[in-house]
Amino acid sequence: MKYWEEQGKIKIAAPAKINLFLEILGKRQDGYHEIETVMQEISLYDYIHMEDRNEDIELTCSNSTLSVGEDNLVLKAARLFQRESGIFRGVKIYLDKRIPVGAGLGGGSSDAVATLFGLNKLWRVGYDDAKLLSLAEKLGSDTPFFVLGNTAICKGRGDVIIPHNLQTPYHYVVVYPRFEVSTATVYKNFKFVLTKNLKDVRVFLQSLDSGSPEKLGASLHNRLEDVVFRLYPEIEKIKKTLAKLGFCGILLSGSGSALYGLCRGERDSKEIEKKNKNAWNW
Ligand SMILES: C[C@](O)(CO)[C@H](O)COP(=O)(O)OP(=O)(O)OC[C@H]1O[C@@H](n2ccc(N)nc2=O)[C@H](O)[C@@H]1O
Ligand SMILES: Nc1ncnc2c1ncn2[C@@H]1O[C@H](COP(=O)(O)OP(=O)(O)OP(=O)(O)O)[C@@H](O)[C@H]1O
Repeated sequence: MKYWEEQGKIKIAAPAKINLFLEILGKRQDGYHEIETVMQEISLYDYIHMEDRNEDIELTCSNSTLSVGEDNLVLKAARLFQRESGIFRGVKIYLDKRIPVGAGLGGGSSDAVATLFGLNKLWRVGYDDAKLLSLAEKLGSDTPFFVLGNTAICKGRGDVIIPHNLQTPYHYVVVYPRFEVSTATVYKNFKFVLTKNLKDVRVFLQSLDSGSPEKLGASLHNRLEDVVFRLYPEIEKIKKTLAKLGFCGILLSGSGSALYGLCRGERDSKEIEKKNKNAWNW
């Protein structure tokens, strides 16, 4: 993670992710779904400002609709880090929230990992990535991905991370419909059918590695799209409108609500964004 440090203070950039591929392989005994997904870190960030102090942990946030109580993943992560390290110092945390909430962009998970990362530096604990991964696992299914970020194939409930070296960067425009989708509700409504033609992540990776946005666009896949479109027809309508803008591919990220369009290049992405920014309320 990118960070900036000065005397007793640290600022961490917590990136969002999108899912380029998501297949569901079955339902597990523990209630979670066995998945195979390819996650990509994107250049959209929350910023976490921390200041070391003696008193307790204090959290404030730029987004007044987000709880700053014990249910905030930043606080959960900070308490976990205190317990694990045995360092019960305080810290003043300000969360500059820029990643849309409940969008399938992993904002909360990324904030949680950024908090572990920040306290590890601030309190000079020296945990390595493997240790941070074991802590991240306790905070969610998407959280382990953010310890290493970049591009990765994630298996299990999403917590088994295989880093993937991506040679060519791609450019995306992310669209947020201005409402949240609950991940738990989406998985609860998903009906696993064994006979379904499961997509193979290895075939997908060939398209990803081709460097061709057209090839990648044709291979983007998210098994949760159908159920999310059924629950929120508005999101499918947005996808249909986006289909007229010349993207190489459009997909729902994770459990939604955000969609993203894959562009031919950076200039294309900037143009599409500029032309359409004020066209809709999303
Ligand atoms: C949709 C994705 O964002 C794709 O990256 C993730 O699979 C979701 O990861 P997450 O938000 O970190 O999920 P968690 O906070 O661990 O779980 C939220 C809810 O989703 C369900 N859940 C989550 C992950 C998974 N592989 N199977 C599930 O069924 C769990 O039952 C839980 O009730
Ligand atoms: N720091 C945080 N940022 C965002 N949401 C948080 C945070 N802490 C707790 N939450 C709770 O988590 C819920 C999901 O938020 P988040 O933005 O992480 O969803 P998401 O991007 O769909 O997650 P994922 O893709 O990991 O399923 C929110 O409804 C919110 O109440």
